[in-house]
Amino acid sequence: MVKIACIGAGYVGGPTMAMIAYKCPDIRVTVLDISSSRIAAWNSNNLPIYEPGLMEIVEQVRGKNLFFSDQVDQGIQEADIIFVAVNTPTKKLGLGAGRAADLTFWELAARRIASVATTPKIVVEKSTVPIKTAEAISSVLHAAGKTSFSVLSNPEFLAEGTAITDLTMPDRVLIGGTMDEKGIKAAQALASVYAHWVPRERILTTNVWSSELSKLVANSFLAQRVSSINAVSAICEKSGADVDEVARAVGMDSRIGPKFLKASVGFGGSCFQKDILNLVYLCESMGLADVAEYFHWVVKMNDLQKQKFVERIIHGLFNTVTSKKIALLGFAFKKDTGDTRESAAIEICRRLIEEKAQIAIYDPKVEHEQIWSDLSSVCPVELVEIQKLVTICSSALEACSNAHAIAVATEWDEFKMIDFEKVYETMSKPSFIFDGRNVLDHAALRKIGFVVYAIGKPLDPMLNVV
Ligand SMILES: NC(=O)C1=CN([C@@H]2O[C@H](COP(=O)(O)OP(=O)(O)OC[C@H]3O[C@@H](n4cnc5c(N)ncnc54)[C@H](O)[C@@H]3O)[C@@H](O)[C@H]2O)C=CC1
Ligand SMILES: O=C(O)[C@H]1O[C@H](OP(=O)(O)OP(=O)(O)OC[C@H]2O[C@@H](n3ccc(=O)[nH]c3=O)[C@H](O)[C@@H]2O)[C@H](O)[C@@H](O)[C@@H]1O
Repeated sequence: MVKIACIGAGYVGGPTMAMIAYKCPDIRVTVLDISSSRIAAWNSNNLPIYEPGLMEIVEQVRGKNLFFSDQVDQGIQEADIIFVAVNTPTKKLGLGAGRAADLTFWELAARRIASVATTPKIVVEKSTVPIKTAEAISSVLHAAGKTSFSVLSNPEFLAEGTAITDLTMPDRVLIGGTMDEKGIKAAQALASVYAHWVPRERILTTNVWSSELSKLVANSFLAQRVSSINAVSAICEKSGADVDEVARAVGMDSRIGPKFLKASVGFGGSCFQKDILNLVYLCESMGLADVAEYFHWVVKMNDLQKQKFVERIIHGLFNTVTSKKIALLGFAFKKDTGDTRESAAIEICRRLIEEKAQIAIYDPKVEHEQIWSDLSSVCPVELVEIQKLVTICSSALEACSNAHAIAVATEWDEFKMIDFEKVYETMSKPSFIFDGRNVLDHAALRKIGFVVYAIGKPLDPMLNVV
């Protein structure tokens, strides 16, 4: 029986390994993590991440051919193929701070493999890493005498909220390896795992560097589309055009396509910004300053989009939000996840806290502790001070009642079902809605009496002052 281990039981390691175990009953899969509490959660009925459909799959295979363990060394020793899906955040300090990827966790994992493995392994780079990481890891392994080990790049393209569908029917599986006999054999072994359910023509093999670069480029292109449509939303607001109509008309061109053209308060998530900055750093270190600047604008546009949204709220509420109650609907970076990493909601709150607004937050999936931790990390005041201004509510109605304004930061479907007539009765007048996701029925809201701001849509007269 082939044995697979995965170092890193996070948003990627957990779901990808669950899918491999589910689709390959003949393979034994063990997911490893240094965090014992995370492993305990994976072994419980309260998984550490929320992902639609994940629990159902885990329940079918956990204890049969899927195992979660904090015994990292033992897991490494037993496996034939070792995926590494540890976090690779943006460096906070030192050379390349604010741009380069922090590869500390990756290198620690690789060194652990080098020191405890006793039989040949195929090491699979699942985390998103800069080009040449596989080469560096090979050097670490070879220096430890592990010359028979192979290192492959196999970036992950799943999106949170749709991970199970993405893993079940991936657009492609990308495997990068060295073009020598050992590399080709390793790539074939990994391809045969995916071939249990992915059509062969969707399994691409490339050289290692193309594979590593493709992941950064894919995320940069996706984010670039969001920043492009957000840039267009600013033109729409000035001109009276409607961004959804423009996106539809443009997206019907088969060369452009309709996806990733939804204007928003700004993209979030743990990877878009991180991976673009990583690409920017790579370009700069290669002396490609102009290429770096080109990609950097994708992130700068996104920062501006978040700022513009908050400023709309402040200007709309007659240039002061001090002591006004603002209901913030949604805290996750997108719907169907409890993940808040780089969520636009965090920046919105930071600015509103600075203005001393009273914020009432509601999100159906984000843990309260996570919200407090996110706000503490961006506000330069003690948590008790933040808690004087922010409350976390257990329903949208509770958050909205008696508010001066409602701001939508995440496109949760349940927000479309809110009884806005009932909400309106309780709110201060004029009552404002700032729809940062364009998910609400704006015509119906205006009929009730709301002053509505929607991204990239013609402005209500009361808001058309800036
Ligand atoms: N979150 C996502 O949707 C996607 C993430 N990626 C990439 O996948 C990688 C992982 O991302 P996430 O799963 O979101 O991260 P995460 O932070 O959710 O999980 C990483 C896990 O690795 C563990 N870990 C770190 N060092 C370790 C070590 N030496 N030994 C054992 N465990 C260790 C941590 O405790 C943590 O549980 C990143 O490079 C990311 O860019 C790629 C595609 C999608
Ligand atoms: O490397 C990663 O981590 C992953 O990053 C993204 O996945 P994810 O961040 O989970 O979610 P997306 O659906 O891409 O959304 C990212 C952000 O862009 C926003 N977005 C997306 C699409 C759109 O049209 N408009 C828009 O504002 C979303 O609301 C969200 O805040 C990519 O879609 C995945 O392919 C990739 O594997």
